[in-house]
Amino acid sequence: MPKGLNVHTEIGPLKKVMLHRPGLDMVYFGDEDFDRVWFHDALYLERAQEEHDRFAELLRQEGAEVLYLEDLLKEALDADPDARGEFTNTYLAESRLPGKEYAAAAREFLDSIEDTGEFVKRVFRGIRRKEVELPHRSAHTLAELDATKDDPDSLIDPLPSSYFTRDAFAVVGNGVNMSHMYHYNRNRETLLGETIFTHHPEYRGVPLWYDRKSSFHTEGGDVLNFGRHTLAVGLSQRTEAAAIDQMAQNMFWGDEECEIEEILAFKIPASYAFMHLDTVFTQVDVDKFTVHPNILGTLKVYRLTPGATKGEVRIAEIDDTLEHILEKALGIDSVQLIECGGGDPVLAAREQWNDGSNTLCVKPGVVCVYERNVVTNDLLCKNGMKLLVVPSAELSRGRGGPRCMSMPFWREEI
Ligand SMILES: NC(=[NH2+])NCCC[C@H](N)C(=O)O
Repeated sequence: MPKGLNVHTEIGPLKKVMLHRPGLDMVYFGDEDFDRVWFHDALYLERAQEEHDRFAELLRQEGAEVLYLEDLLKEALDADPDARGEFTNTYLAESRLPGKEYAAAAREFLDSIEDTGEFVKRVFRGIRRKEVELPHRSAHTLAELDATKDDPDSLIDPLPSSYFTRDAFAVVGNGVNMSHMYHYNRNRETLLGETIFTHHPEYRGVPLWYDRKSSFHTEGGDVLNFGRHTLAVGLSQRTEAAAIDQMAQNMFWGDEECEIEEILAFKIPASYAFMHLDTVFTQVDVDKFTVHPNILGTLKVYRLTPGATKGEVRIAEIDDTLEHILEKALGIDSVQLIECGGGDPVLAAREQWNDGSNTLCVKPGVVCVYERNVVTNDLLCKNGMKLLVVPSAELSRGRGGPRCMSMPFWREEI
């Protein structure tokens, strides 16, 4: 397998994919911390791991090599003597430590971990206050005294959403759209990706189409590869319009050669249930998509293309049906939309809540789905899809499905 990245579609045979197996990142927070760590349930970890292992196994059986985020980060940090120091500086700067003394204590703790693998596990897991030597009492800060929202036991919060490897960056063509996350606790996940694409021997130096330091937020769940030249991006709770403008500038007019010539911005309602474009809409075959019927009425689509002079981007609203827009974008005669929950509004809402429309296609017509979405799955079968069924009692509670839990690094062309 050649080095680097290659993803031009949502459905080309999957050859390499990055996952993160939930671990201790999932343990050290309670219900009062849900909003702060940005994970809204308490999982039964061992069961979640079994489910995740089954997911990985299904992908391997279909011929995909499974890479783990943890291993890639470790390899990146080991590849360059300066990498770990640089990484620690940014990680601490973004961990919302209340005061210099706490930062110093956390740094001492992290620096004392010799083994890079153990260090990486810590990065995901965070640090409890009682684990470090804290400064004397005069180091108390107003933030601590007024700690109405903060967990007094946590020094560095864990990264429980990191098993949604879809979000912190998105592979587009041979490059990467880094994300700037909607919620600050998830933004450190993008640092893991940036470290891989800066230092990892197989992935360093790939072109970056978006900067994690940009002021506008965007997440990988909103980015769908429709073809070598066409990208779909959700304009959603998680991706701002100005972020899509910057992507267009970078892809059409940036210094790095990018093959994207058209960006379709799909505006979906800004809500938690619909957070990304891939929660309402994923491609399952050359001419089939699964969609959440509730978005069909409200969907607005804009087309961004390069203008005639350097730096110019043309923008037009497309006034057409979703089917026609997709047919044109994919260059095919007809597209079929398979409705989540069979179109019944209540069943659609329930199955959508558990990611019934969030499928991962491993080759045309073969898709990974959550076991629990029985109505949608039945419909996909009736429409000729082969289903790879992932047990989902625990994993689904993080509010993301098979697509959210995976980041393709290499897909064959179709
Ligand atoms: N690509 C996705 N739909 N990811 C789901 C992410 C869910 C996660 N709890 C969050 O709110 O950020």
